[in-house]
Amino acid sequence: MDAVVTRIGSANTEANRPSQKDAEDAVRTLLAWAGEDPTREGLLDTPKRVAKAYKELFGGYDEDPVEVLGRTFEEVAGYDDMVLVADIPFFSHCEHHMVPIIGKAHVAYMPDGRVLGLSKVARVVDIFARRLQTQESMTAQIASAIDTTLAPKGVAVMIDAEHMCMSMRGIKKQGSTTLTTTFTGDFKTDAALQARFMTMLYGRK
Ligand SMILES: Nc1nc2c(ncn2[C@@H]2O[C@H](COP(=O)(O)OP(=O)(O)OP(=O)(O)O)[C@@H](O)[C@H]2O)c(=O)[nH]1
Ligand SMILES: [Zn+2]
Repeated sequence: MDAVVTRIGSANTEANRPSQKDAEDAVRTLLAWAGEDPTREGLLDTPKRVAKAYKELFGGYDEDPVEVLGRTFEEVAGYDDMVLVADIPFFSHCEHHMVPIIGKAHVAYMPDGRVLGLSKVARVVDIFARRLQTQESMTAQIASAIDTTLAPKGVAVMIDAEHMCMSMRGIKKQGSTTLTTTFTGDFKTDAALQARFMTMLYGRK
């Protein structure tokens, strides 16, 4: 699979990453810069907690979507129609401001013999969400990862998300959401299939 897709944004290998202490010092610097006293009791363990939280929130750099999508199934009694996993909630962070992007991903594919474990679709969303992102990149990366590893007849990904950098700061427009889509294969060339994806998505409740 294309290395750009799996490792995008992950320039730092384990070997040349700053240490835990470097990360904690950086948090102390930011606290002081914001006007806090990093030595007061309530903040003493904060750098350690922030580093631990970052490990979790940005854990996607250490995970490989190809590995997750590697296990596929063929025994589905001849099922060959669309599989749509809708409303996969995610938290990501925008690469411009490092504040949250909160949203839902909808992922569909047309099988070509093999299908994915349903949880794996959600796992792949999380892997890409737990990296610094633009919504456009994340949408394209999810589609590309499934397209390349499963080789289905087509993939459709839609992300509907609110960017906290637009809600909490800057233009301060709460509630505005951004929709992005990526279509590959049959979803790209077959307008009726693309329309069916939309109908299934929006007509289900
Ligand atoms: N296309 C795209 N833009 C994003 C995404 N997340 C954040 N942005 C935008 O990135 C832009 C960065 O613009 P800059 O002018 O460099 O930064 P800024 O001064 O903080 O901009 P404002 O948010 O307008 O205050 C802003 O317009 C953000 O809304 C994303 O996922 N996709
Ligand atoms: Zn932002």
